[in-house]
Amino acid sequence: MTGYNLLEIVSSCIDLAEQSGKIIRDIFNSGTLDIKMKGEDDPMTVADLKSQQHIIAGLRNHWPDIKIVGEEDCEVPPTQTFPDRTKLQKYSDSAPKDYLNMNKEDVIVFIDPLDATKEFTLGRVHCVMTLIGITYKGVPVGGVIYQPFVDADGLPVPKEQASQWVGRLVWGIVGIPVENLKDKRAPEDKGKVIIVTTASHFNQDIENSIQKIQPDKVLRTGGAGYKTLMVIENLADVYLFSTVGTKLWDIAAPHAILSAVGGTLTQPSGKPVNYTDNLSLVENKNGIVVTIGDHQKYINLLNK
Ligand SMILES: Nc1ncnc2c1ncn2[C@@H]1O[C@H](COP(=O)(O)OS(=O)(=O)O)[C@@H](OP(=O)(O)O)[C@H]1O
Ligand SMILES: [Mg+2]
Ligand SMILES: [Mg+2]
Ligand SMILES: [Mg+2]
Repeated sequence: MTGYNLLEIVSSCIDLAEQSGKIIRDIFNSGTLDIKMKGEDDPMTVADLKSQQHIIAGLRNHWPDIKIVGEEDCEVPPTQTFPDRTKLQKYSDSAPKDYLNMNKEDVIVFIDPLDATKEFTLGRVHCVMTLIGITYKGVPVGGVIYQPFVDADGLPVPKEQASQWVGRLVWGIVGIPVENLKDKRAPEDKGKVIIVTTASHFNQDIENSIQKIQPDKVLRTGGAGYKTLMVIENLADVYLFSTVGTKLWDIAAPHAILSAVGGTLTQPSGKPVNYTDNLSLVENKNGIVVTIGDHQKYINLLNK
């Protein structure tokens, strides 16, 4: 075989995301985040940097030429980390055959080394995640997310009980059932329409879009990955961010897992997102809409 094997890449990303989660926890516990502002309302910490460097160096040790789009602009010192490529071998017979020998030119790895940085700097760490998404021919096909600051069920744990931060991993490949997910909808919320949107980057565009849907409830929390996971686990019907702000690395990994469980992510117009390594096109300029149920119903409401 001359192409890339998605099972080997996702297996390696599982190792690297877990290791990055430990790096992020250790830096948070050290108390020295070394915050720099990349733009207005757009912080980066030393944890974002170290996490991305670790992931890219590990991937490069196995696949020196693989296309990678990472959020942070940084040098990557070499490491001796050779992540385990064999963890998912047992899916070789059940995985879509196309994904076992992917044309190299058509594969891109999107890395968000630390999603919800603003919340991280404010100590609201439950929504922090490492996100690694793999796209093939412009479509997310594999995703790995790791939550460093939760318990094994993905529940938030306050920093006073930091020893319970064991972390949680979720990985998905389109065509393979996703493990380790739950339907978390509370009984009293059954039948309600719940929207989740940003905690830190709210604006009038988002408010106007929410009004078009007339939900029963609006939740606000940090992180594109965390909000998409809330939709995946049925804590919300719609993740709405109908404005510029998120980038392809924020959504590639959770989008792959969402697709694997039958959910949908598009632009608010209903048009698909095109995953590209052209850096002038990495912004989701028109925003995103993420659903687990009747996607078209919400697109119609947003565009009436
Ligand atoms: N206005 C604006 N400016 C810069 N960046 C923005 C903006 N809105 C959303 N984002 C990006 O979307 C990611 C999730 O944003 P959220 O608002 O949900 O969360 S958070 O504020 O970062 O906690 C978050 O990803 P990370 O940078 O990985 O934290 C932000 O990059
Ligand atoms: Mg950022
Ligand atoms: Mg992000
Ligand atoms: Mg980030």
